[in-house]
Amino acid sequence: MAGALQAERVDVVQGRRRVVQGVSLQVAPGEIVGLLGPNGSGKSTLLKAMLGLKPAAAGRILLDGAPLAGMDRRSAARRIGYLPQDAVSDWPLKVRHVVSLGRTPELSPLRGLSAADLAAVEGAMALMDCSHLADRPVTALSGGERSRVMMARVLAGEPDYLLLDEPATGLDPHHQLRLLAALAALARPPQGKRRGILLVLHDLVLAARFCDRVHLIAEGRTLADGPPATALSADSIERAFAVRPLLLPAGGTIVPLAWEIGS
Ligand SMILES: Nc1ncnc2c1ncn2[C@@H]1O[C@H](COP(=O)(O)OP(=O)(O)OP(=O)(O)O)[C@@H](O)[C@H]1O
Repeated sequence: MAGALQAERVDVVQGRRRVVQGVSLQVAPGEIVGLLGPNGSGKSTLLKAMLGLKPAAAGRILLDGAPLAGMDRRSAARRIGYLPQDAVSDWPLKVRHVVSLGRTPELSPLRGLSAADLAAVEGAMALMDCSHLADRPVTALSGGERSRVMMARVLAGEPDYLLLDEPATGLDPHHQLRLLAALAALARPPQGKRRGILLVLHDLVLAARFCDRVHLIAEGRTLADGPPATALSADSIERAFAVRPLLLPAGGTIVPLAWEIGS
């Protein structure tokens, strides 16, 4: 499909195990797709396959209809931004420097930061609420602050597609909402380029509220794919996670209050 990043019937093998099996998934510009599933279900492995960081043992990855495998790594990296799970920087670099590294695929080795690079870096820091941290060493930040900096680094690259592995984990409720609202604005800006966002989330309520589609996997296989209202039914949640929602009637509707252990 032109204008999408797609996994087509993808298998990935880790050691001797097929940890992703026959998964087909796509994200198009303008969409936020949530990849959900229990621990060890293959979410991170699938993201890595969609970036070309892990080979697909079967199936293929297509970027705008062309196989990713045949593409130059640098141009693919320019188009697909990636936030790994537990992204960290071990060097005591200043926050602004770390975020500017997100422009790396745009920079030639001999060129400094252009006005456009600087604007992208400052814009990304503002979106992730880390402008006030710009001159601090990244190693001296709290866990949530560091996560926001690593997210800003991805945004600074202005990629067409963003693959984000648990970007909301470790953020306080304010910054979780701010992150998801920023992603929604990046996916569908009032004007300018639309972006496709695929993100791993463990928070079902955030997924239901912000994702256009949810792809639910368990043991490496697809359980559901569709709008949150159908993909996150109480039945599919129980099948995937073995929990049931505790429902609370509120203002004429019913909202999940908490989860209890299911079968
Ligand atoms: N390098 C590796 N070598 C062997 N097995 C691996 C490797 N990396 C991951 N696995 C296994 O592959 C399976 C899928 O792992 P993956 O990291 O994709 O899960 P996940 O859905 O992202 O989990 P989580 O929610 O805990 O982050 C797990 O059973 C894991 O133990």
